[in-house]
Amino acid sequence: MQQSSLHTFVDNGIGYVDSCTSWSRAVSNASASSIDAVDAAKRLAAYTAVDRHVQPGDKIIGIGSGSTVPYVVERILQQGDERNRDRVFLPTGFQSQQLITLAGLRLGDITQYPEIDVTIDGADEADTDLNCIKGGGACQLREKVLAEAARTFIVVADYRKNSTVLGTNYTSGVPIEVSPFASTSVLRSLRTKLDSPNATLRMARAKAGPVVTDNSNFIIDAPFTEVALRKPRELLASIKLLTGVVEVGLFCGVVKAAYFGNQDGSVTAKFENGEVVHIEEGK
Ligand SMILES: O=C(CO)[C@H](O)[C@H](O)COP(=O)(O)O
Repeated sequence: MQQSSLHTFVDNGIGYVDSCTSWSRAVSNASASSIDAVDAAKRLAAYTAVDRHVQPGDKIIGIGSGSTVPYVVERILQQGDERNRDRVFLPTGFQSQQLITLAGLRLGDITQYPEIDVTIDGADEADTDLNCIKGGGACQLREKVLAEAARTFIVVADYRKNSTVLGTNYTSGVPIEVSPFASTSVLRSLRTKLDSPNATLRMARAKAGPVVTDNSNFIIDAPFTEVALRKPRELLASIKLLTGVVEVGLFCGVVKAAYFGNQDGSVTAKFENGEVVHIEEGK
């Protein structure tokens, strides 16, 4: 499997699977694309995490969303048909579902499999304590459900996401999924009560109007001060209390380990106990 094919195939919107689209034909159609430094770092993080956390006994696997998780699926595919034949893969949204389907892996649903062995997902940023901002791709509701349902939840990302304090590198604000009916009142509360004066409704690019999530909701991006982001649990709780908020893109106390691919070919692994391990290239 050409590693770029999975990305190209899904990202270019040609990933819609109909009954006659065969995986091999789709892959051959997808043009090979060069892997730049950031993509190489994503692949490194994903491969390292899969090698360490997707074991033969892991049969129910949650697949996150975004541009790093295609490398997770690629690495799982490389474990071979024999290993993957009796596994079930749970998606965190339409893109994630496409990834699983296009890879020829068995799709499952959280209602059938409420207990997951391991979920691997990307992140927009992670701090020293493995608190994460997620929702850059507007999938945080289903992502958090599968993260919390997993025995082990692992984050994979490139070096740009590895921060000490949230908001350092990811400055678009905390993604907040809201009921469309309540979006104006949530915006007003964020701006006037929670000190996020620049909170904005996320507008779509290739569609008139706001982004609509897989759950038919809207997304508000709410920037907060460093002081607030140094206490992400408290911030999460205060946002969740606003009427009309569906889910907040702050993941606190749920990440077991995070793997960050670096530009020099190494990987930085951070663990929930505070340990940080530097994994040299090829180790
Ligand atoms: O939370 C997410 C989507 O809602 C993604 O996992 C997050 O945005 C990271 O994406 P990428 O791997 O493309 O950097």
